[in-house]
Amino acid sequence: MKIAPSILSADFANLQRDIKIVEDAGAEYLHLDVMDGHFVPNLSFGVPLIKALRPNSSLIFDCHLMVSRPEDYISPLAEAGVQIIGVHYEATPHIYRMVQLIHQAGCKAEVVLNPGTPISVLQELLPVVDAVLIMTVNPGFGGQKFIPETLDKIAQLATLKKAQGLTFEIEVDGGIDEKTSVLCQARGATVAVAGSFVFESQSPAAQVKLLHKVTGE
Ligand SMILES: O=C(CO)[C@H](O)[C@H](O)COP(=O)(O)O
Ligand SMILES: [Fe+2]
Repeated sequence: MKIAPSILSADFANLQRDIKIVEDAGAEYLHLDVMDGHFVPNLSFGVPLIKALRPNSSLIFDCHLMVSRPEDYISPLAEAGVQIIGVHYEATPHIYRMVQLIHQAGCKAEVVLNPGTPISVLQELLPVVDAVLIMTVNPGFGGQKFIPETLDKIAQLATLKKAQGLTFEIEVDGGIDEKTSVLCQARGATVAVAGSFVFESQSPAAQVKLLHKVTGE
């Protein structure tokens, strides 16, 4: 699997250092959780921070928007150098338009589903998205326990992907560790987001390498 460390659990006073550690350890993406304190009951960081981090890393910046007005963030994120923008299905009545706006901004479009939202809502979107992010915890906070019922959703999505001959990435986010990543991969997930498992450890580099090892890359 591709590994996407989430800086939500990194040392905010030493972000540049922590990002370099996971980049040197072979991570493919950097997962950026933007929260507005409205769509989710927590605040994190926004575009200015992402813009400041961009020149110091070659990682693919993958932004997970947990905000109530995602349309306001798409152009600023693209201008800040983010390559993948993820919008929650639950955050907008106009998810198809969000995908179009993301593509018009020159980025890859990812649709994100909360644990309680079924895969069936993606039917019309699957041919046009570059990635689907399945939340494996409720969004808003790092360090939560993986919800096992989400495994079946990953399998359902992977079945649709195969049946339709599509190539979008299947990302999983929340409670990912050396065990849950393997369970998700077995159902068809291709990208593992991991925050606390990577950064709340003695060696974030060793954790990235361990996730690659157990998921066969
Ligand atoms: O989107 C998120 C929270 O809403 C984070 O990406 C996710 O929770 C990562 O943290 P952890 O790996 O510690 O669960
Ligand atoms: Fe996230």
